[in-house]
Amino acid sequence: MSVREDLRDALADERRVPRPPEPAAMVIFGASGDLTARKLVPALYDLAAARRLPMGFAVVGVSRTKMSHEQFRERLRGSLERHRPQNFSEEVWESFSRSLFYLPGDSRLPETYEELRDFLKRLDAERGTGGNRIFYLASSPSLFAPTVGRLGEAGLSREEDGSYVRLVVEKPFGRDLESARRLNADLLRHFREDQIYRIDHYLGKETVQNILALRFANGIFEPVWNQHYVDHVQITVAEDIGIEGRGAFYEEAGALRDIVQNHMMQLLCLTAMEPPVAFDAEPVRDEKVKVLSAVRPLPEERVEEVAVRGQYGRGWIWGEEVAGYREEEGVSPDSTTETYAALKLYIDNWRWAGVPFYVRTGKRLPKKVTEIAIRFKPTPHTPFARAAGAEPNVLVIRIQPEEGISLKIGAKIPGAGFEVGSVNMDLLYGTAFLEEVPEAYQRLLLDLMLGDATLFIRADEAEAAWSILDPVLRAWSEARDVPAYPAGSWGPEEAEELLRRDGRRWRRP
Ligand SMILES: NC(=O)C1=CN([C@@H]2O[C@H](COP(=O)(O)OP(=O)(O)OC[C@H]3O[C@@H](n4cnc5c(N)ncnc54)[C@H](OP(=O)(O)O)[C@@H]3O)[C@@H](O)[C@H]2O)C=CC1
Ligand SMILES: O=C1O[C@H](COP(=O)(O)O)[C@@H](O)[C@H](O)[C@H]1O
Repeated sequence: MSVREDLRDALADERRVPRPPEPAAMVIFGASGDLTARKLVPALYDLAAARRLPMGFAVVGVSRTKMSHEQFRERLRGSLERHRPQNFSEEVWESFSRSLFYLPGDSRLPETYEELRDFLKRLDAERGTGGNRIFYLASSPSLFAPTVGRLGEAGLSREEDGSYVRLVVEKPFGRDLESARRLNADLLRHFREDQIYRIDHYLGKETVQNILALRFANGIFEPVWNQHYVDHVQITVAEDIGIEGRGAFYEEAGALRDIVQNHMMQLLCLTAMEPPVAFDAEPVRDEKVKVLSAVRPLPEERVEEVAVRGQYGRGWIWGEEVAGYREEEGVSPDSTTETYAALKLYIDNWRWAGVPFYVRTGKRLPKKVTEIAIRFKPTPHTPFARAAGAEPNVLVIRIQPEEGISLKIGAKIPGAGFEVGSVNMDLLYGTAFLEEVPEAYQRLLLDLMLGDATLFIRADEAEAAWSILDPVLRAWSEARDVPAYPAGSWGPEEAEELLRRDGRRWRRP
């Protein structure tokens, strides 16, 4: 191999393996909670196993439960062993666990922050965390603003001597446009926008990022990715699980707030946006905001024409009988919270004029599947007979499971005569590359430490997503009846009708 080739390969490797993050202390508010144990600490552990954490790194957990550092570590070890026994290594844990610390405290009280400030200073001196701080809001959303207020008052949001301070905000980001605006204003009182990382774990999924690669790293899709060729788009986030013991949370949220406002709006943006000039935070987020701003406002007084909701009743999933939503723990017996939502959206811009985007999500549907299906227009004329069930081209981007891409094309059915049927060309993402696919939180936490906000939500983006849904939220808050659907079905009959009116039907993924 020539020196020139050696150099080329070394540069390519450098681009693929990002630079290591700077030393830092990550403070997690809500450290005794579910998210910390199931997602955040396992993701940090995976980064440690992959040697992606800096030498001077520490986690400081904060919540009210009284625990010592050692008890905190034992609790997290138990969770790692329980949830991912195959990934657990005693050696990695031994060194990683030494970077875990715990500080009992109420995040509403100023004294918690005095103790925290002193503790962080000690970590800088003893563990080499370098004065860099990440504050992760993983407690209940009602504590987001008060916690940020206290951080600001304690001077902990201020950056000193070339060090950074970053703030991570979990979902849900508000519960409507007004509360999201208020929350943004509360955060921006103490942190600059470029210090704030609003998280949506869908953006950490490799297959979600792959939407951009598919669209903008291939020349063949872009020319047909518009209203000249696309008949309509269907985005589905279906779950077979119910609310998994989160009744109190879900009663306040519902499908629209829990999934549509964040994950589905992100999928919509990545599918519909214009090519960004660079894969950097501002250009990517500018393009997403343009899509959200171009979504035609939904008419509050005629919401039923464009939006359908539903609530699951008793039914069968994978051969097992399951309870209805109103029978779940923490749910009111006359609850009107939606566990299913479907919308018809238009993006009024040059590329998408007149193309409907149908989006749907639901709990207790027949299977877990997230996909984006681009349905192309039929050919203007066909000289062949079409077999029953033959369809125009459909490009399906499968986000999960069986991650990959499938293109439905017309092909001659073997034999005498000339009849055309539909066949699928499938690419399975998992078999195409040898690399292990990182968990969404692993990717996002690494980007956060590297200061790359491309896969995080900007303030105006969160508000633009809420402003699309606000009319539906208002209309649904007044309606008394929610159409029921049996668990294990594809949702209420009204959702079928939404597409039937347009001469279309939902896919059965
Ligand atoms: N769990 C998940 O899979 C996901 C969660 N999220 C979001 O993450 C956040 C946390 O969710 P989750 O972990 O499930 O919630 P939990 O109810 O499991 O945890 C809440 C945490 O907040 C702490 N807490 C509550 N009040 C205070 C207080 N006054 N001061 C300090 N700590 C307090 C609790 O600890 P203590 O009682 O000891 O004080 C606990 O550690 C929420 O915003 C949620 O929407 C987002 C995506 C997925
Ligand atoms: O944010 C949430 O997402 C999960 C679904 O995430 P996925 O990665 O499993 O697709 C959903 O179950 C939960 O209700 C919601 O809060």
